[in-house]
Amino acid sequence: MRKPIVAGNWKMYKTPSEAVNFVREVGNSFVSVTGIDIVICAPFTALDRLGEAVAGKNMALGAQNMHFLKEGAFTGEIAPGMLVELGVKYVIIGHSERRQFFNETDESVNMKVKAALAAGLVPIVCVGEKLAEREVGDTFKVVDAQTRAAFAGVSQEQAKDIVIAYEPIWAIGTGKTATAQDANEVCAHIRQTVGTLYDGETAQAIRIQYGGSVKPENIAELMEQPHIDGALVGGASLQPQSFVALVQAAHKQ
Ligand SMILES: O=C(CO)COP(=O)(O)O
Repeated sequence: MRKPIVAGNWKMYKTPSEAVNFVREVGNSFVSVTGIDIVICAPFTALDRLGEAVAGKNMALGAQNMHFLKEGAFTGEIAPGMLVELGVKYVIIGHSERRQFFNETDESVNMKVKAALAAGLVPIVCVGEKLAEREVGDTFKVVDAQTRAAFAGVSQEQAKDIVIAYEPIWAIGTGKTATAQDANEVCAHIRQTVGTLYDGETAQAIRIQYGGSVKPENIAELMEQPHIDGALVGGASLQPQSFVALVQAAHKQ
C-alpha cells in the first residue's frame, strides 16, 4: 500500500515568524495521526525556524526548489546539503511556476531530481499540461515526456522514493479543479509511464499527488481515486484550520 502524502506548497508566502505562528496554531493536531505523510514546503527563509517548530508535531519540512550542484559560485542559489542540514526531507522540483517564470527545463529538472536523491531528499516532481495542450488532446503526451525526462538516469531503487505531483497548469490558483476521474486518469497514465521506464512493481510503489485548487471540500473525492495518493496544495494550505481540515479529510480515505 502506498502511504498517502499531503503537502502544502506555501509558494512566496509567510515570513519566518508567520510560519512559526502557523505551526503554533496547528498545535498538536497531527501528533497522533498515523498512516499519512504531512509536509510543509516553505520558503527557504522560514525553514530554519520551522525545523525547530515542527519537532514532535508529525509534520515534515520541504523546500520549493534547489540547485543541482553541491556548492559553487551561483549567487542567490541554495544547495541540497544546505537544506539537509536544516532537517528538510522533501523538495519540490519543476513546479510549473518555476518552469514558466524561472526557465526551469526538463533537463534542469532531471539534474535536480538526481541531486536531491543523492543528498537523501525526496523529490516531489511536478508535471502537468497547459490549457492549450489539454484542449488539443496532448495531456498524456505532455506528462509522459515530462515524466520520462525527470527520471532519466535514475535507478529503479531510487525511482521508488520519488513523489510525482500531477498539476494541470490551468487548475492552479484558478479555482478550477480537474474532475477526480480526469485527474485519476492522468495519474494512471503517469504510473503506466513509470512502469514502462522500470517495471510494474516500481509503478505500483511510486506515489502520485494531484495539485490544482485542492481544498478541504474536494480532497476526499480526489483521494478516493485509486491512482491519486495525495495532494500538493497551494492556497488552501496557508491557513492552519484549512490545512488541518485538508489532512483530516484526506486521512479518512
Ligand atoms: O501549485 C499548486 C501547488 O503546488 C496548486 O496551487 P493552488 O492549490 O493554490 O491551486
